[in-house]
Amino acid sequence: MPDHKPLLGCVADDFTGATDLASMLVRNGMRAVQLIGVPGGDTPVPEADAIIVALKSRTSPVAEAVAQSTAALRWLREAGCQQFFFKYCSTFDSTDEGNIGPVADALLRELGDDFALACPAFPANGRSVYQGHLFVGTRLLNESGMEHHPLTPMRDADLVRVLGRQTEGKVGLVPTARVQAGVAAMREAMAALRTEGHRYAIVDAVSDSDLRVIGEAAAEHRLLTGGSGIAMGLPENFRRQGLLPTRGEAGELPAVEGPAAVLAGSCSRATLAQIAAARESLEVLELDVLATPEAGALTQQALDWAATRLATQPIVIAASAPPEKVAALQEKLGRDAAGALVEEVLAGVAEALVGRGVRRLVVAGGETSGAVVSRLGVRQLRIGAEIDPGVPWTLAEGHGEEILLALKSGNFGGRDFFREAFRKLP
Ligand SMILES: Nc1ncnc2c1ncn2[C@@H]1O[C@H](COP(=O)(O)OP(=O)(O)OP(=O)(O)O)[C@@H](O)[C@H]1O
Ligand SMILES: O=C(O)[C@@H](O)C(=O)CO
Repeated sequence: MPDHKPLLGCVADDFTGATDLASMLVRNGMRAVQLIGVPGGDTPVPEADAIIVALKSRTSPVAEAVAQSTAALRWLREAGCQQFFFKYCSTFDSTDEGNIGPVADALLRELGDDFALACPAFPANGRSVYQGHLFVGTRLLNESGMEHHPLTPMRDADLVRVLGRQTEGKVGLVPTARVQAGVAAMREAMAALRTEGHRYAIVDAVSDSDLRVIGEAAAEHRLLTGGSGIAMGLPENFRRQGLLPTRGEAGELPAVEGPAAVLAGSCSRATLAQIAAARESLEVLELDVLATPEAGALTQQALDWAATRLATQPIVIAASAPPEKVAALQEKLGRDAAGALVEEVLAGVAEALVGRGVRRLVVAGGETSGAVVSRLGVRQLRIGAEIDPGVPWTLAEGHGEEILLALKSGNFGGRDFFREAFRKLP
């Protein structure tokens, strides 16, 4: 057993989500380390207060997502963690089959527990939950652009219903009024739902103060499920118990020299706008995947284009496309094959760019980040300062070379994110 024990063990269903959560914990005074993939039995337990295992399980077959998540949880328990967190997307990305419901069910079973809250709210990034309905900015989830997501189109904003379709457990609601009545009222509301036989409580949250109430009310929960927002209040629970010293924000990373690049595979509205903005100040290549649906040719095209530009300035290579183009490619190849083709191309480009000396890399999109980080053979990420809420610079460890990576969730970041990222390098 390790002589230092982590407190919080987290399983994230994608890589950008994992850095988002790690960043939230770091900002609130926990030392956090992100591990890539299910750790093996011989993986040393990092010296950290929180460990986040990043999986690429959001869109994998249900059985695979359940098996990997359960294996990650077992490792985290063995490492000594006391409380557990299942991190999914702040836009609740999933399908009627899963994977949020089945994975949460399996984690509860593994912990011998029968109740967990579910809350994807992240007001700093415009995600709020009101009367169980998820809003992105001022729009309901199903009118936010997420209804066009290439892999997990979200066509229902009622999370009680959405989660209800993914689990045989009963799903209830803790509404805003209960949350805003404070920690004791919220605990009562959750206890009542549990007594009535509910397995999950969707919890409303529209502000950071709601998130802190939720964090405190769940201090004794073995498992929390949600976006990074509800992790905001967790470090304080451990401090209150005397288990966590008061620390300032952690997160100093070394400067790393070398050419810089952005690889974008997210087709979210935010990423599409960021690519458009990047055209004003950076060199941008937009791959036409529909015209050339062939991985080798697209990769070569990107590398030829990059060759003459890389030495002088940050470059942006994007496969991202608006909904009608995504739909056309999916019609041609099938949904999963279309996604896999683009991921293969961007992972191949990343590998070749790093081979050519790139050491500062921004990747847009969770699935895309999963493909890139896995191809680079990165095992662990140290978390640095945030560029925008939920998107920190990180230092990739285990690759051999030091590489700075920023894994941007599709919908996160301001319009000028790509330029800002290189202005805010460690
Ligand atoms: N032109 C395209 N046509 C079809 N699919 C595409 C195209 N470009 C990218 N994709 C696929 O769309 C998916 C986008 O998912 P990804 O998780 O990377 O972004 P996101 O969902 O916006 O980000 P996040 O998960 O961080 O919110 C990937 O599988 C990617 O390969
Ligand atoms: O919660 C979010 O929106 C992000 O951390 C994420 O999971 C994107 O894939």
